[in-house]
Amino acid sequence: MPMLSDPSLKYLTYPSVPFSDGYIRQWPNKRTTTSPIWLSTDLRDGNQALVNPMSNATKLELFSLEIEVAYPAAGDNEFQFVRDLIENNEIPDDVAIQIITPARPELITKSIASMAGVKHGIIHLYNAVSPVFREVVFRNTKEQTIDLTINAVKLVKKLTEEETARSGARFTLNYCLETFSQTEPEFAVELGNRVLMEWGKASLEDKVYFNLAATVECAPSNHYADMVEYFNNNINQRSSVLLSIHPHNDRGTGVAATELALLAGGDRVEGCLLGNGERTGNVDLITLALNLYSQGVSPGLDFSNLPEIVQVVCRCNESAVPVRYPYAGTLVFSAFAGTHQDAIKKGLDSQAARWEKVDRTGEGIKYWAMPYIPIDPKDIGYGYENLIRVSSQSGKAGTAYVIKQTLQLDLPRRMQVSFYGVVQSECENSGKEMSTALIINAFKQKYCLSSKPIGRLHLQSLNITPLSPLSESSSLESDGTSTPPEQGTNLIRFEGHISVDGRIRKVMGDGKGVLSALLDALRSDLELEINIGEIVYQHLEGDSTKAVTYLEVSIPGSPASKSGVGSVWGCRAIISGINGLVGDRRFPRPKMVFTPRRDQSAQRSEAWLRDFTFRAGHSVLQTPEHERSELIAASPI
Ligand SMILES: CC(=O)SCCNC(=O)CCNC(=O)[C@H](O)C(C)(C)COP(=O)(O)OP(=O)(O)OC[C@H]1O[C@@H](n2cnc3c(N)ncnc32)[C@H](O)[C@@H]1OP(=O)(O)O
Ligand SMILES: CC(C)C(=O)C(=O)O
Repeated sequence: MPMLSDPSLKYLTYPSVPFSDGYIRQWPNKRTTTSPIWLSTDLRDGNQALVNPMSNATKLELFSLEIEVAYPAAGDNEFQFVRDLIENNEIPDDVAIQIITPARPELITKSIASMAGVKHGIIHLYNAVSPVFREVVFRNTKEQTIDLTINAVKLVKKLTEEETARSGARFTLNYCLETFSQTEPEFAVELGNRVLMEWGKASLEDKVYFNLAATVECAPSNHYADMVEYFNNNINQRSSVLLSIHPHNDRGTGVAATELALLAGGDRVEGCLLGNGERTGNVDLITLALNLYSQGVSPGLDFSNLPEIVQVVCRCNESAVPVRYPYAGTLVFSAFAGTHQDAIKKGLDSQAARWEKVDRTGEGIKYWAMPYIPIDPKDIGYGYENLIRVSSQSGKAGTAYVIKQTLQLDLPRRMQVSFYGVVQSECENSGKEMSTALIINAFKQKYCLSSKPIGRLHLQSLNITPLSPLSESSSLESDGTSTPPEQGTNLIRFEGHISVDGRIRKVMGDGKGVLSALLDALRSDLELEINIGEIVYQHLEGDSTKAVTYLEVSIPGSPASKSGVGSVWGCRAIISGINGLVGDRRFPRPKMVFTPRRDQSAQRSEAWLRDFTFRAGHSVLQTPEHERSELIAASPI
């Protein structure tokens, strides 16, 4: 049958809550500033909904997290589970276990028998009270419903008092108005007041709990909040009463309903981890707790190891968590979309600066303010490694983030744009995400970052000799990763071996600065005329002596340029950029002459390669040949 054009002919709307005229609802103006009392019903409401209910051993695995433990009248296993908990002293002193029973005398008797010897037990007594249940399931009038309830409360009172006399056990009554949210509000209050009267001993220290169940979620969350506020306002002895909220998720708004119901007077929440439970499940305690946490309210529950908790819960429930599930899904802390990634990358950078300032000055707090990421994944056991995942929907910022996270390289904007083009076309061709490993590999390929030759040119070794004393601010470290001596102030000699299309060339050149000297060597020995554009130096994090150079190279007369990246005072960056130029057919291939034009330079290079002497100012750093070669070879950038 198709959907109806007028569904009002089939589905009745929810009734209004009878607040008096002019009544101003309190809950919309409130804020939750403390955590509720939590009752996990995974072992009962969660368990009763499983295709294969848990074995007692599995229940025990979850028990460390739980407290509503069973429906003891359901069968021997359930009964025995409660007995085992009590007899084997599995229940910590500060934990009250709750069991549930329907309002049927023989089942109440069996259920309370299961609790013999408990320290603190909560008897959860339930019967459905809404019109449709009264009429269809019980065929009871309102009065008969009250009688059924009161008789059950009487029996619970009698049996628990007998057990208290026997063992000293303490009992709390949790009376559940099953289907409360579909019940006439005045009738719910009347029933609640009759229960209070019958129990007769509710006090500030020993409260009676009322479970206001949204057994089936049938209306918007504001209606449930109104229902709870009405009950909260009208139930007698409010200070001796605790309101327990038990929402289900049929409309997909169980979390919202709970949050509003807490504003409306709820004190306690009954739910399941990851929202297991009948049909669409009970409200999810993890989402609720972490929603509170994200507002700066401690939930009193520790989910620092959420991935592990998710694994245990899924194993015990034989279920899986959707990838988009709040907090617990595998994709909830990942951004694929370019503009999201850009915002997250900027957010991380600006937050790092803000937090560093707090550390430095001792002023302010390290608050979390991150575009698209409501809580710090690290607080609940995740890292940042999956924050950004790259697909054809990603942009330059996302790719740059992956490079920075993995290689510590903070690419200049123009290089981000240029490398992003590589990633974008790769993703579009494959139609798939590009993993970090693939991105790094593509980056190394594009910029020839390898100790082995990738491009047509490869810097095999080099020797730098200052021909005039170095200025104060310049330094030459033996591994060549420091910032190059200031361009234009020092006369430098560059001598090195460059493999060109697999053949080793010895080159030598002089210039004011290392890069100028290398350009001179390329010009004079390889007939390769190169211009350098924008240059950016970056010290690598955690090691101020290590620097990397980004630069742009072009062929004189051609407007197009290529980016290069590398260390060794920028020499590798020049070779990296040149490989981009000479390897790309769109550019005119520069003329390369492979015969050294200066024979003496070859002899000098051989001599330098023998003793590898670095002269920096007046100090002489001598590095054995094999160590120096290793240093350069081990530094792919
Ligand atoms: C909303 C909830 O989640 S409530 C919890 C639900 N959980 C479960 O049902 C799991 C455990 N249940 C069981 O193992 C079984 O249902 C048992 C052992 C408790 C009872 O089994 P049975 O005696 O065969 O009864 P059955 O399961 O068919 O229940 C239907 C009967 O219970 C009555 N009933 C249902 N709820 C209640 C209640 N809260 N109080 C009193 N009677 C109730 C029904 O009216 C019906 O009575 P009828 O047979 O006179 O028409
Ligand atoms: C019986 C109550 C507690 C229940 O599980 C529900 O209403 O969903």
